[in-house]
Amino acid sequence: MSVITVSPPLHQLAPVALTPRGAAAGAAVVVLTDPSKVFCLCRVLTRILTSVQTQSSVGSSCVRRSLCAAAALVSPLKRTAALPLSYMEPELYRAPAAVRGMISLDREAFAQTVTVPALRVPKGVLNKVVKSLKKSTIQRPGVPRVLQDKDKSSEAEDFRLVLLDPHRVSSPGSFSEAEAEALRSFSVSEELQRYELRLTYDNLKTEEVLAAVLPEGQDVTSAFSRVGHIAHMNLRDHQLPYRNLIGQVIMDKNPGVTCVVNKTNIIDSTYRNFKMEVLAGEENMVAKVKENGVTYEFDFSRVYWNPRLSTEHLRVVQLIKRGETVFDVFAGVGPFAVPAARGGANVLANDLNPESYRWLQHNCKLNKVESKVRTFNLDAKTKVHVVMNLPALALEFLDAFRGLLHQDPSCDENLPTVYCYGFSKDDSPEKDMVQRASSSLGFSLEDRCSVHFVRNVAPNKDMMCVRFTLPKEVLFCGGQEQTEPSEEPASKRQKCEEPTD
Ligand SMILES: C[S@@+](CC[C@H](N)C(=O)[O-])C[C@H]1O[C@@H](n2cnc3c(N)ncnc32)[C@H](O)[C@@H]1O
Repeated sequence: MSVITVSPPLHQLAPVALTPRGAAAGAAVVVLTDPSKVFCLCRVLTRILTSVQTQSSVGSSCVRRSLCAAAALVSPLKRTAALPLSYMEPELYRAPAAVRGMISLDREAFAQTVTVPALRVPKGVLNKVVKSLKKSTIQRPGVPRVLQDKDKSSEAEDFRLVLLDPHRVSSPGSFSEAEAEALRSFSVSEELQRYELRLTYDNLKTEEVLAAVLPEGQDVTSAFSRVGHIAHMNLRDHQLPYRNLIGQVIMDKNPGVTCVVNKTNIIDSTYRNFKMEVLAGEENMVAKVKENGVTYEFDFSRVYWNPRLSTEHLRVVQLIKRGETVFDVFAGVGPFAVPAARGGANVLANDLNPESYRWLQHNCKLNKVESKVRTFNLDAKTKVHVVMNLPALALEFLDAFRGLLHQDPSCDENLPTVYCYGFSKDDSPEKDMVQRASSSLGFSLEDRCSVHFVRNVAPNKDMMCVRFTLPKEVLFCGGQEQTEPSEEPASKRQKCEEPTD
């Protein structure tokens, strides 16, 4: 029977190790009588080491030493360990400490030499070995997995070094059964070599560079939205002193990004565009993007564009059939209007922002749909004026208005379909949307609409779309089924009016 005795029990090691006074961890003693369990145990210890390193740097070195010692006791039992456990140091890829606090990017300062494990593999079986070990070979941006042996002997010519991931392989015992079996079948020695690897700025990932530079323990989120050649960030206050460096790193690590911008204030509440600051790269804000196969161009600093809405644009456009008519009253630069027209719809597209209007027209031309889209630069909530300058006959035309807004059409066939978007912070956003739309229309949409979740824009804040056929009672002013005017508490109304991307 297999017996594993661990003192303290393994599941208690991590919490103990995380106490600031790491000494509390004491020694980890591992007594093992079944060699087949060694491999699992090594894995567990590696994970604990990583967790110790990630979650607490205070007092963890003593804990780490204890655990290393425990793992070192374990690993030789299976196969001969050629490398000390220090290869499992999770901080192996950490940039040199001197870069902490750097404001202006000095790429040279990130260079360092680290020792990684490697296997000497005969050239003849190289490809097969690399394939069999793909989970254990080194995975670093810009670092080759296979290298020439630095040894100048004539025999060395017949071998190559396969670099291994030091976080996975610390001794021959770290190989899985399948990997070990593959090595045996190709007659490759499991003995590990030490390889001195020169790591530079180019071999580090964005988060690794930023974690090394920004004050320890602070969030280094490097998320951005991509709009053509522009990377659009939303930096936190603590990141602002490093903003130019962050911009430069984002540009270096993301091919095709030639400009990095940061939102500098809250979104403009009418035109929904942001003021932004260029952090790195060119000042060119005119972006060219492709969304669902359609190309758009626009000045990103002066119009609204959100790459996260591509699925929603596609969803709605797919509901519109050839020959149907679309009124896109808040059209922006055309992500509903242009593809709808390309699909054969007749489109009337409007936007209040003169810049959006200009790019909307540009995009219609760019996509050769200018004859299918009539564009307007109006306030969507405009009052309608009908001018009838035909003095000889105009008065006789007035009968056209009779019953226009009172006639009750016999069928609902030609009533418009409305897609109305809203933000909701309610526990039941679907219900909230129906209530607010009903209240605004003065007509209950209960059981007469569908509500679609578009995306989560902030914790506890969803973007929703309510879709309904405009009731004839509303359109034709019958008003039989009026709802009470909204008496929602002011706080609830306000919640949904906050500007959000
Ligand atoms: C959230 S954006 C949506 C743009 C586009 N439909 C899209 O999906 O990307 C809303 C648009 O409404 C426009 N807008 C704001 N108030 C308006 C109004 N009163 N009349 C017409 N357009 C308006 C803004 O300029 C902006 O382009």
